[in-house]
Amino acid sequence: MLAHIARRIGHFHGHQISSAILRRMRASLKTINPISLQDFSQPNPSWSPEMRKFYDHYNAQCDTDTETYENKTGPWRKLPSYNRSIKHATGGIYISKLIQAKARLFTRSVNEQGATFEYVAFFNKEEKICICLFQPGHLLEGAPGHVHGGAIATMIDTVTGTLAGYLSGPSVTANLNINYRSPVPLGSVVIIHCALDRIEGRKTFITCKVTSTDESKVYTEATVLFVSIKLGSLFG
Ligand SMILES: CCCCCCCCCCCCCCCC(=O)SCCNC(=O)CCNC(=O)[C@H](O)C(C)(C)COP(=O)(O)OP(=O)(O)OC[C@H]1O[C@@H](n2cnc3c(N)ncnc32)[C@H](O)[C@@H]1OP(=O)(O)O
Repeated sequence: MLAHIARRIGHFHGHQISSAILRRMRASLKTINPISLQDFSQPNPSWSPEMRKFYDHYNAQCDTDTETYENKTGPWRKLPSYNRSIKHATGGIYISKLIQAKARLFTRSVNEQGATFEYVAFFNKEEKICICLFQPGHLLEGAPGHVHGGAIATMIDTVTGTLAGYLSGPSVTANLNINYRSPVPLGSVVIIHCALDRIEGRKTFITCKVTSTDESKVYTEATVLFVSIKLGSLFG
């Protein structure tokens, strides 16, 4: 078990974490609080039939069965979603000595199912793209009956940030440019399509489009710049 954890904290999406951070993380493994990993992107009763239909569609094309973990041959990988990203890297353990223990990933911080951000993302390594099925809940209202622009920006940042992380390792958003084309109805299901535009040194440029599930309607378009960082810079 400890060997597994040590392997996981040594890498971030396949990128090496600095040895100083690793030493501090390993030292604090002595005082860890194990927390069971809950994948918040698994289907739940708040998901509409449409959300479930598209989840099944992409899940059937995944390279690994999400329940049995058997290898398959599909092009997609379903990305798990935890309420603390550091738990992802450490296999379910967060390091309370290093980082504020009560911190939670913004999009996974409300427990009521269906109230805020219901989403699941799939990554296609070959094509360097990510898609996300997003069902915005009633607590995300902006214009009456429609989703707040900040909530849409949050989801775009989250999914493009996830793609940047998988492609370039630890990165932060440096620039997020959004055009809101049409209001998104609360409770609808939309698809967030993200694709790598280019990588220039530390800079990863991602394009993003939010559409209806049949892709006939474009709700939002965005371009996002991520800059790679040393993970240690976040910890001072
Ligand atoms: C641990 C385990 C995780 C596990 C898995 C997690 C999964 C869970 C998924 C959740 C996913 C959430 C994703 C949220 C992601 C955020 O929301 S991050 C939070 C918001 N962003 C921030 O707080 C960033 C604040 N800004 C900064 O820290 C610094 O300004 C930056 C961006 C690191 C750049 O500073 P720097 O390192 O000193 O670099 P600098 O030399 O200034 O710039 C580097 C290059 O970028 C360019 N650049 C920098 N800023 C800009 C800009 N605004 N516009 C244009 N160009 C720029 C520079 O011109 C330069 O270009 P070149 O000269 O190389 O051509």
